[in-house]
Order: sequence, then C-alpha cells, then structure tokens
Amino acid sequence: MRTRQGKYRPPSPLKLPIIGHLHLMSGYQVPYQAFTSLSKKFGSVFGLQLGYVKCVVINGQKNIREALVTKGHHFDSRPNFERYQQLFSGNKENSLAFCNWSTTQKTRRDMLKAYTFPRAFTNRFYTLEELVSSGTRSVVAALSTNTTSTKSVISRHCANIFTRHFCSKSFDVDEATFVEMVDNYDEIFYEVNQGYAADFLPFLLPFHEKNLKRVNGLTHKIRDFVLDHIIEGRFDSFDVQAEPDDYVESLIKYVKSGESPQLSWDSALFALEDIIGGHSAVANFLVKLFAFLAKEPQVQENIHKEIDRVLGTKEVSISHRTLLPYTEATIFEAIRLIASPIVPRVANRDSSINGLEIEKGTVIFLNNYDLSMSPQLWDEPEKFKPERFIREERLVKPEHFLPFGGGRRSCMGYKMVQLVSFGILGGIMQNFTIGADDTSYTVPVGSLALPKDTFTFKFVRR
Ligand code: HEM
Repeated sequence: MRTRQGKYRPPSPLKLPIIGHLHLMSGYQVPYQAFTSLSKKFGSVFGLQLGYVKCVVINGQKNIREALVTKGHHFDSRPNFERYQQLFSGNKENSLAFCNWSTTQKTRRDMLKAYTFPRAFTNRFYTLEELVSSGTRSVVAALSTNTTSTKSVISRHCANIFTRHFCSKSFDVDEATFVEMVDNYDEIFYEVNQGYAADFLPFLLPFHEKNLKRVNGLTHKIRDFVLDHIIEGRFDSFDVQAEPDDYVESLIKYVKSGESPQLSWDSALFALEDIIGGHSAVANFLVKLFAFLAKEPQVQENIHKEIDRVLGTKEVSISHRTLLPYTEATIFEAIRLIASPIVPRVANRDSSINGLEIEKGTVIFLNNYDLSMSPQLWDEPEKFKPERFIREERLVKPEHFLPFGGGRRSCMGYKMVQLVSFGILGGIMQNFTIGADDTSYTVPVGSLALPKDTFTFKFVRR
C-alpha cells in the first residue's frame, strides 16, 4: 500500500475487528509456519495487526540480514508485553533478553562475553572443559540406572555446570533445595516460551492473573536461592581492587565501583539469574536432540563410528569438537529442525526493509524457521541429516542458517549451547545407544520449551 509521501507499506491481509489477524495464527504447530504460508501470498515482508499490536513479518535471508545487521540499530528494541513486565518485578529492562537497547545492555553484554564465549586455549575454556566432562560422567552414571527422568537428570547437571562456570558454586544435584531451584527455572522457561493472545489483547490479562502470580512467586524463590546459596556474603567481602574470578565477581566489581552506566545490584542479580537460566535452554534442547536420535539409529551408528575411530576409548571432551564434525553436525541439525525461540524485535525509529516502510514501534518477527526449513535452501528439509553440514570432512555452517539471530541483540548463549551439548552428547554416545519403547512421536518444534516427562528413553550400554 502507498503512503501519502508516496512510499510503500508492507502489504497486509484483510483484518477482523479487535483481533486483527490473530485468527490467522491458529491451525499451525508454530506461528512461524503461519508466517511462511502468509509470505507466499503477501510477499517476503508483510504487515499483521495482532490485536492492538502493529507487527511486520520479515522472511528471506536478504531481508533478515538487512534487519539484523545493516539496519540492526533500527531494530534493536524488544516488545513491551505486560507479561514480561510482571516477570521482571514490573520492569522488563531488568531482563537481558526482553529489555530495549541501551548503553546498560551493551555493558551487560560486554561483561558477559568473557564467560559465555570462553576462548579456546584459555584457562576459562579448560576449566569449563573439566566441568562439562565431570558433569557428563555423572550424567552417564545416572542414566545407566534408567530409573530417573532423563530431563530431570540433564537439567540438574546442566544447572550445576552453569552455576559452577558462572558462579564457582557447585551443588549436590539430588539435594532438595537445588532440585526445587531447577524445577522453578524450568517452569519459568516454559512460561516465557509460550505465546499468549493476551500479549496482543491486554484486556485478556486478568484471565492469566493467577498463573502470572504463580510464576512471579517462582522468580522470587529463585532470587532467594541465588542470595542464600550463590551470593552468600560475596557482595560485602569482595575487594573492588581484585581481579574478578567469575561472572558473579565481575558483576559485584562493576556495581561496587559505581562505573557508568550505573547498574544497580538488583539489576545485576536479574542478569545473573537470566544467565544461570540458560541451563534450561540447553537441557530442553538436549532432551529434544535425544528424541530425534532415538528415531535415527543410523545417525547414532555414524556418531559411534566417528567417536570410536577418532578417540578410541579416550573420553570425549569439548576440545574434540573439530575432530568430530559429524557429532557436532548432529547438534546443528537438531537446532535447525527444532527452530529458534521467537524473540521479537521492535523498530526504534521509522525505517524500511526491502524498500517497504516500517513505522517506529512496530513489532518485528524474523522468520528464521523458514530459513532453516525452506526446500529452496535445504535438500529434504524435513529429514534429520547431519551430513548436510559437512563438506570435505569439515563442519560448514551455511550463511542462511541463523538460529541464534544476529547483530547487537544476537543470542548470548550460543557458544555455551554448542560446548555443553557437545560434551554431554559425546559422553552419552560414547557409552550408550538411545532407544525408546515407542518412536511414533513427533518432536515438538518452534520453541525450546518442553513439558516435563514428554519422553522416556532407554539408554542401553554399548
Ligand atoms: C538451542 C538453544 C538456544 C537458541 C536456539 C537460542 C536462540 C536465541 C535467539 C534466536 C535469540 C534472539 C536473537 C536476536 O534477536 O537476534 C536469543 C537471544 C538470547 N539468548 Fe539464546 N538461544 C539458545 C540458548 C541460550 C542460552 C543457553 C543462553 C544463556 C547462556 C542464551 C542467552 C540469550 C540471551 C541473553 C539473549 C538475548 C540477547 C539480547 O537481547 O541482547 N540463549 N537466543
């Protein structure tokens, strides 16, 4: 449609009163599939009115790169959904993922980098390597008994790897308070990964009040755990002149030295809680990966062969990633099929994509699911084929594969996903074949969240 200034707006389907185009999202497993189907009719950049919220959906590698990179600074805010406000004590700016762009967010990201992207051959990398290896040994021991829930085992050990790596704090993974903390994170993670019509029609929020209160209660319990069992007396005792040993100390040092932009201790704690919560993403991802593998005996055999050929009986560790390209490609393939969480952006100024005008305040959905599943970009995209990521025995990531977004708001945890998943997957495959009594299930796609006990596996010793 042409504006008065003679510019073009993204085309849009006919809308209904009040709900706008919300009804067009129903009938699909994931909203991404609705986006792909609508793009066939309305083009790669089209507008949607979801309830009260003006949105634009961006499809196609070129357009998505324009939004993430070339004009990344035009689209670096996040939506103001009331649900997010309530989850972060009435201020979504406390959240690492849902805040708008600011110098504070830049500082928080810069501070995190050293821990979430540990460089190879550094002490931090080797320490993480040892944490992942010892966590994996415990996972293997726990799964050998086949009596506990896989998701629970993986979640507790991933949480322990995260608290050890970011906070230098190790826990007994069977201890009740720690298990409760892991369960609370999992419930919150599930909640933030759900799409709610109330995000677009706020008058529906009262229907969610009870649930939101419950989830808010869980966030408070996590805060109590962090203060009582992770921070303990560290804030007061840390000497600001000292070099920080972990992420907790980096935050304490920053807050205590009053650097600019200022970060309150409360905000710093939210950042810490968010990053510890990354373990839920890794754990849920791993369980979905096992669900794919239980249906793919040939892929398991290929991984077994690769590990046996390259390492023999030597224990797999995260340093072996480049030596085991097929094993690593299996992780990429699962990420491709599961698809990224939908983490919308918001235009912080009037801008355009592919020549079409986008107004300030518009919510932007980037359809990276389509980039991962398009038959134009992938051979047999529905199939689980790790070899698609391998060329001449090396792992190759195609340019159109963008599961972690990009630019200044790109995922802060992708390296942790790759390293921790590789270590645990490698250790499990070295020891087991994964089976399931019934493999007629489909693996849920379009979100990383997974309800408890969705899958029951059999880990059979090799
Ligand atoms: C398979 C697992 C994961 C996938 C597919 C994934 C994907 C994504 C995507 C698509 C975004 C939005 C990026 C953008 O707007 O350009 C994002 C943001 C983010 N992710 Fe992840 N993520 C995963 C795991 C993790 C983990 C384990 C952590 C923490 C250790 C993490 C931390 C974050 C943070 C903090 C942001 C927000 C960054 C910002 O807005 O500045 N993610 N992730």
